[in-house]
Amino acid sequence: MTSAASPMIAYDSVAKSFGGGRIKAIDGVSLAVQRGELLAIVGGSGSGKTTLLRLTNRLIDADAGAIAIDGRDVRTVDPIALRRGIGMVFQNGGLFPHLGVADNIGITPKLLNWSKRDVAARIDELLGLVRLDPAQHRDRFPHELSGGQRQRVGVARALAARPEIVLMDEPFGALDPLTRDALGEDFRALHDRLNLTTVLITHDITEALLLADRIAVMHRGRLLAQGTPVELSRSTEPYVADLLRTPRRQAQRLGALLTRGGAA
Ligand SMILES: Nc1ncnc2c1ncn2[C@@H]1O[C@H](COP(=O)(O)OP(=O)(O)OP(=O)(O)O)[C@@H](O)[C@H]1O
Repeated sequence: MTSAASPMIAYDSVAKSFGGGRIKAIDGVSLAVQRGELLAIVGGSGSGKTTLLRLTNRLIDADAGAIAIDGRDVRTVDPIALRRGIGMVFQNGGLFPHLGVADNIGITPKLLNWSKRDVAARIDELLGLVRLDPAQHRDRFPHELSGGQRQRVGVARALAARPEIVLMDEPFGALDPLTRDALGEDFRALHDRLNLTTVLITHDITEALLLADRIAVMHRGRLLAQGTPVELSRSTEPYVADLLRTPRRQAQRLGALLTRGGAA
């Protein structure tokens, strides 16, 4: 059953431990991601961000609680079918090194038995969507691409079977700041244009503030805070205030510098 009113992804008191219960990776997380929303998950190393994504597409299963996608409990859906409906983007692109760009992008459509012609047309359409010239890029191998180009191909591959949901695990983390910024903005535009629902893990709070509609802050397996950038900026939670201190200070320093420069 799907309903326009239900969130696209709903986590309800989700828990997941490792090491026979010693490591509480996710500790009672409840969170709703609305249709069309871009939600960023921020938090320190080991706070449970990747575990939450892996639970979403059932690479692992929760010990307790429930996750629903479009109103359906993920445990009632075949994991392979579930994953085909969800695009995944990884930090290093996650491309298969022995396959060319076209084959990397066409993997899921081929598995879904699309015709050769439809797959080829989709590959070129996707390359255009992520702003890579199809003629120049479709026959290259991953090692013949820059880091930013690899990530663009990674995004194209994730979108190949027209998923409604995209999960991104530090997708821009390994890129230089300019490329990172450009790719982030391009992805945000794609997200809006294709009406996606996106969950984006990032270590970079500034990136989260600039790209996301809402931000969820994880700390030691728990959801410490969630809200729009403005709501988070008003949080009295010490960890959240700490997180926001650096971008605030940088914005103030830049503002002061540029004002001084302009007045000179
Ligand atoms: N398969 C696993 N087996 C054992 N422990 C695991 C496993 N996966 C994750 N963990 C542990 O669960 C906790 C949360 O890990 P997770 O990868 O979700 O954190 P993260 O917030 O994504 O970290 P990072 O930002 O460093 O990627 C960590 O303590 C991690 O060591």
